Amino acid sequence: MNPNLTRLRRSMMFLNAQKPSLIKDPYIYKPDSIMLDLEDAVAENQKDAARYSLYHALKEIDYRGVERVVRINGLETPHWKEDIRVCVAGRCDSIRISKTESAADVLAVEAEMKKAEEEFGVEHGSILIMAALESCKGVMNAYEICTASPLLFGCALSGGDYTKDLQTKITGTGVELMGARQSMIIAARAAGKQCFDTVFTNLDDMEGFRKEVEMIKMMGFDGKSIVNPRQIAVTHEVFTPTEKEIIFAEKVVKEVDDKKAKGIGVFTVDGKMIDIAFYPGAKRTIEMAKAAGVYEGDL
Ligand SMILES: CC(=O)SCCNC(=O)CCNC(=O)[C@H](O)C(C)(C)COP(=O)(O)OP(=O)(O)OC[C@H]1O[C@@H](n2cnc3c(N)ncnc32)[C@H](O)[C@@H]1OP(=O)(O)O
Ligand SMILES: O=C([O-])CC(=O)C(=O)O
Ligand SMILES: [Mg+2]
Repeated sequence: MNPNLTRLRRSMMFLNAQKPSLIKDPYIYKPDSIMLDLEDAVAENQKDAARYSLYHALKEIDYRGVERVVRINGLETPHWKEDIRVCVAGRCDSIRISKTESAADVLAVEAEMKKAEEEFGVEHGSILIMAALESCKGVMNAYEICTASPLLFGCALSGGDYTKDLQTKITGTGVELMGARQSMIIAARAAGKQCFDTVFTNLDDMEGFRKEVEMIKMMGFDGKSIVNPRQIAVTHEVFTPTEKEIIFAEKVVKEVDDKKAKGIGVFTVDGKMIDIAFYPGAKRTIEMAKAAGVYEGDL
């Protein structure tokens, strides 16, 4: 299994694949993933230039462990097949399909990846896929999209295009995105996949940004698409377990193991009732803390 399928992706930062000032060293900000964009950040008459710049960035820059996702143009455009060839030739880590509407879209991308992998001698399975859902149809088909391919690690809501399709707009209240967020996280979890929230474009409203990140964390999301380095610290703070949470999770894991051996099913930890149902959540907190580099215990 490709270990990247389940890697930590709290922050996934977009940047224009054509802009040298952005692609040369984004790893200094330490996002979990960068998303080199060939789609909407690149003007229609600059697609070739962006692919050329992307290829050289992938080949020559050491991104120091930051995941290199490339957002390709949608399947309704003339660009996506050539985008995939460049992604594979440059050996990116993952491909983000924009405007995904169905399982067939994912399978079409995978088939095109296979062709390019044969052409460039790249092992099938080494490059993963994620799907951006940007329309009502895409959101309605979230489960079939999430289960379309074993190479697909998750889906992401793309709120700008989605709200256009819904015939509303981003209001800042979250009301217009509520249904999509809820149905996507349920679909992704039912499929055993990760789920990511859409960008927050008002760079000066850090309080609003924090509130949104806190809300999507509570809903169960794994992370958020972001557009600027100043959004990274808050995202990581919210998505990294606190010391208090880690200590409690450790106690739960150890106590459940200990009590199970003694034949005890229900007991208390720090005044809270605990039984086996709390075990997976506590384990997940420890795994998240390990992946985020903040775990110092012995589990
Ligand atoms: C709806 C959608 O489709 S979203 C996806 C497509 N959109 C994008 O890709 C946009 C990504 N973001 C950006 O291009 C920029 O952040 C902008 C245009 C929004 C704002 O740019 P700026 O006003 O220059 O931002 P800011 O002043 O905060 O930049 C500070 C530093 O961070 C760098 N930076 C800003 N955004 C990014 C980014 N996304 N990735 C890497 N570095 C970045 C700047 O180059 C600058 O570096 P410097 O200090 O060495 O000069
Ligand atoms: O994926 C995102 O969040 C950005 C995007 O394309 C959209 O909002 O339409
Ligand atoms: Mg979009």
